[in-house]
Amino acid sequence: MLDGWMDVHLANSTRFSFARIGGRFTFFRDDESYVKPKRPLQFVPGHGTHWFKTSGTWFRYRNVEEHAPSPRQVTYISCWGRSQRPVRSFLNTCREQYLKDIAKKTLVYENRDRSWIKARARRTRQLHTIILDKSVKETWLRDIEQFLDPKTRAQYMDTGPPGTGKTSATLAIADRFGTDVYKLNLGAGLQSSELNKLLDEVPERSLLLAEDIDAVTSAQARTSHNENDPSPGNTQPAKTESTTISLSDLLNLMDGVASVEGVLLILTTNHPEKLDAALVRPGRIDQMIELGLTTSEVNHDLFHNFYKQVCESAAENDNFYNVSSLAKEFAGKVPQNEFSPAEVLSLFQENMRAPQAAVDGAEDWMAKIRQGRQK
Ligand SMILES: Nc1ncnc2c1ncn2[C@@H]1O[C@H](COP(=O)(O)OP(=O)(O)OP(=O)(O)O)[C@@H](O)[C@H]1O
Repeated sequence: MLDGWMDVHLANSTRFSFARIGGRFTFFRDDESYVKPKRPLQFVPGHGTHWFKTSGTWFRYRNVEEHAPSPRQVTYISCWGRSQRPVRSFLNTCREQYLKDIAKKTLVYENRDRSWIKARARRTRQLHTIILDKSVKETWLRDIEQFLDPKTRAQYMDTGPPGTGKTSATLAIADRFGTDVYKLNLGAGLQSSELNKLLDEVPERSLLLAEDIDAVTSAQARTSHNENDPSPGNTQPAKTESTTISLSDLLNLMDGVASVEGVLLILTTNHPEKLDAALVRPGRIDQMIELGLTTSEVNHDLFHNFYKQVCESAAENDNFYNVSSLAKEFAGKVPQNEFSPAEVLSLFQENMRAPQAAVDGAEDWMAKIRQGRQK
């Protein structure tokens, strides 16, 4: 919150600052088309002490690294005089600014060092931009609407190959219900004893997301395999995975979340066939949602959604593209259940403002993807 204000108001006027590559892509436009996206440089105040004046008061801003009890970045803010009032009023201004800035963003928290930290504020993803088969979307939405009732709880499992929208759909749901996302990273040394603490700290009406949960079961399977495998080739230490969480920890987590009202748990996996039956039994998972490869309907809708605006603005300039008939032609060319939405979108991104070229290039694009898979 304070850093946000400083980045905007102070970074360009301090004697020294840090430059970082901005988090957001900016499209620079040349005469004809959009050129490759570039990230802008962002400046933030450097370490040390900076003075600045706002609303008639001089403030001292000190940004230091402290090493005890653990390494962290600490910011001190103070002003001349005996009253705290200017500092409090300044902090309120920063907070108002911050709330305004995040109004159109979804906050994503991640677990690090035994606690949740705000990892990023992502631009909201709206549900209508997630293209799914209508039947899947309707069933899912109807069910998830119940989550609006603060007394309910729900646990979903999104399954599907990479690039079918599991993560994006979760962010869109968070936007739909105005919740923050708590993304639980199950790997990287997370200890089972930390899970309960993390769960306790998830506020009501939040979305808890755990991705790629098949890794948990397979990690455990690997561990037991190693323990029981006396073959000379088995050089893996049997307990390597014991620092990460186990299947029973995951089941405890799910049962724990089930007892917290108003927390929506979404698990994702690319390999539903690898999941332990205990994970997906009724009562633990309320609904399995399959986000599969594209159907004809999805290919059509992806095209329509992507090129609708381009076609409309082309029509204003007397170039006529009929988006509906191009979308139909495209859907007719692409076989069902072979490509992921992310793969289809990669073709459109290569032909950003050229819907006809996307239709004409569909065969070459399919051949390229198929070739890539064979490697
Ligand atoms: N059904 C969809 N509708 C619209 N966009 C989609 C859809 N599926 C994927 N995308 C786009 O494709 C990209 C990858 O999607 P996403 O990360 O959500 O997939 P995923 O299933 O979570 O993949 P992974 O299993 O690799 O994590 C994103 O830019 C997303 O916007």
